[in-house]
Amino acid sequence: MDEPKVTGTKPKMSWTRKILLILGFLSTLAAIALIAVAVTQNKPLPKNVKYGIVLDAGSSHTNLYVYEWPAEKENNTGVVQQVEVCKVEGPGISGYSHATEKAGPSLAQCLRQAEEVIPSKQHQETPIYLGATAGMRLLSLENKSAADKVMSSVEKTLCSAPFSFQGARIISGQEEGAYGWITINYLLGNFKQSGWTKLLHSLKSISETSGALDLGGASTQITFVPNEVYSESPENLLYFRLYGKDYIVYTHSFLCYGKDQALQQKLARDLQTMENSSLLDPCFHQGYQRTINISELFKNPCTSAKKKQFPFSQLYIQGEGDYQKCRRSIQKLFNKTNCPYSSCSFNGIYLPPLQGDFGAFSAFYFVMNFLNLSSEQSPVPLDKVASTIESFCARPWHEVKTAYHQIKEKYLSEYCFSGAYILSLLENGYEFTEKNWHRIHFLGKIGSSDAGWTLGYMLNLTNMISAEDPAMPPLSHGSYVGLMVLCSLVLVSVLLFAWLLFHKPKCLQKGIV
Ligand SMILES: Nc1ccn([C@@H]2O[C@H](COP(=O)(O)OP(=O)(O)OP(=O)(O)O)[C@@H](O)[C@H]2O)c(=O)n1
Ligand SMILES: [Ca+2]
Repeated sequence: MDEPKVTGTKPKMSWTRKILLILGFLSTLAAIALIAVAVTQNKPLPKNVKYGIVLDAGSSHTNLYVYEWPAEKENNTGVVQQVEVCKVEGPGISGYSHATEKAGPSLAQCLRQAEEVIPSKQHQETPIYLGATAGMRLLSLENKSAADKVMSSVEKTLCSAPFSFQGARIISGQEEGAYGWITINYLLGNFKQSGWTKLLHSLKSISETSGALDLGGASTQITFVPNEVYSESPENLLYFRLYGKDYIVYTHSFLCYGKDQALQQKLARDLQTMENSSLLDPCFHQGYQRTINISELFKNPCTSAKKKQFPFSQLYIQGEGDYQKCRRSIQKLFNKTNCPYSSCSFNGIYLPPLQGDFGAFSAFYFVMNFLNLSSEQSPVPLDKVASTIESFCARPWHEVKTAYHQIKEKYLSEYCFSGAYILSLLENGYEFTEKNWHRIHFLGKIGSSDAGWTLGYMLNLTNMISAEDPAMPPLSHGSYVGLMVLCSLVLVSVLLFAWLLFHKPKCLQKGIV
């Protein structure tokens, strides 16, 4: 038998092997290129920030808010945040009814502050809006021409600022309620419907939004998504499509039921039964005194119906510090007798059954926070809330003043009344009970942004809330790149393994097979 000849030359590589080798080499190159492209192409772009300004011209004061957001994520939910708030010195713009030309210039200081926060090259493109609320609604009812002059004055000032002026107007109570609801749900991330969260949300059957309770100086708003669609009072219902989901929202704004106007209403009622000019008021601390001009008290539309002739021109208030008596006198502000619907809050206004959690902000928060009753970590039950306010009201004024000397006297003197008023409004007005009290969350800020209507207003006017779900990639940039790298490595390993397999001596290949 012929032995196979051993020659000095290397065995020639077969064509299959050669092709495999080339293929392996090319695949490795492709994988490297794939990784390089994925990393560079998906690198986050440099931060391109946009700004917007909203002035909240409230009844008691004006606040200027500066918001910022990444330009490339404009339509995503939860990307806008407050970067600055400036409190305008002096009263709210409605307080300038006797010197209307001074309303605009009162905003100048805060406008300068906004100029410092926003880079100057972006001033021109930054939209600025002013919305006036219940103080101006009341002034329009009382003296339309003064209200128009105040609005012209603020418009003139805002036009001369270096920003892009988009309008100054009195917003309706319904808008105020709706934008407050949008703000808190946007900030709480309740509209998030993209990526994997969409799946999680669809598994939750309960309503995912939070109701909004806003207490101002002149009006108060309640807004929430009711359990069922009640069409009894269509003027209280709003229809929204936000981020691909439909919402039917109930809202009502009670003009004259902000905490300052509620106090005025209470005093106007107390005056009806008075024989002399001195009033022993259970809602103020013992030892507290205040003088009120009677003609001023009846000037405003919240009290004018109670106007009559009095044999005195001043009202002298003496504090009594009696919480129970104070609650009884406040209760009279809520007329619960006539309800033309299946259920009402008060004054014959429709209110569907309360549903879900509520975020309570503005004066709801200021007052409850002052009284240490706003903690989320250790929520205070309703009976404890009432007893805390009762003890606070019973403290003599000199003691309260010394203990809280850093707090403005106007605010401090009214926390007893305000605490009692808040409980009356929530318990008697909206009929919150011990059972659902824990669903109210007193909140001032969500993240860095104040809870209030301004953010929702700006999101709407800048078209930043999309009706449809923005097409968001289900994976973050990091996970995407990671996954690409992993797949490429697996691909390379498989090819390498295949190549090794074909490279092995025939006997080994046989062994494996
Ligand atoms: N630390 C604070 C700040 C404000 N207030 C009082 O809280 C009330 C409501 O304030 P705000 O929500 O700012 O009301 P406005 O927006 O001015 O009023 P409206 O929304 O009715 O126009 C006012 O009586 C104000 O005096 C308070 O007690 N303590
Ligand atoms: Ca307000």
